Amino acid sequence: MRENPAVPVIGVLALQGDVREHLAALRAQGAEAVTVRRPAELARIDGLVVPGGESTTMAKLAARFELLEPLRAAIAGGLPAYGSCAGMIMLADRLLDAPADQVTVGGLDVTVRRNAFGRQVDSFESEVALDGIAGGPLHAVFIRAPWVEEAGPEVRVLGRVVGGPADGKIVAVRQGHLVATSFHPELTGDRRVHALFVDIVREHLAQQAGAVAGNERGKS
Ligand SMILES: NC(=O)CC[C@H](N)C(=O)O
Repeated sequence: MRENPAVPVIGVLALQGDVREHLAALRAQGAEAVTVRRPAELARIDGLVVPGGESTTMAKLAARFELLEPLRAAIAGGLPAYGSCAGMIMLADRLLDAPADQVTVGGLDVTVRRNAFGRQVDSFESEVALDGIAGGPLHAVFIRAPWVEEAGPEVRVLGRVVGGPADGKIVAVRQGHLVATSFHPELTGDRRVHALFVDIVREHLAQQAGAVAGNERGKS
């Protein structure tokens, strides 16, 4: 439990990928941002970011560092998490176009297709409007990005590609305390996705504090 829910502690899974950029973006939103490499480090965080990078490598390292089960347990236990690009893949329950032995942390009831945009458009930029984020579309940077092929009934679609060959493809989702984007907001100066995630973490902390206060009252 945090003493000051106004300053949540948010971990960035630091096995591989663009960790530094997420740390900076989270700090800019008033969070205390720390790296996570060991299971014990999960105990002190209020939220987790899984960065972009290479999900096959990240998954192998997570298994080797004995982080997979602790991550699954933390997320099943309600730890808010945000995944960008490879992070979206890591949070997905099901994968397409992945090696047969690629494991994920899971939690999001989605089927995610890796490298979905194809070779010609390995990397591209586009404006994407996100449901729940005010102030106009975000400038989204896609790098060998996945998309969400299928989303379960509890999943809220936050954003889709507009125009071009991938028109209508789902690139941002939320399911309760879990958020994922196909693109990399940590690589642009636009901090609105990180702000949304820090808000989710703050709300979660406030709810926990309320539940603890309720329990204390129940005891007396
Ligand atoms: N920029 C990224 O995170 C790319 C994701 C990568 N293509 C993967 O499958 O993990």
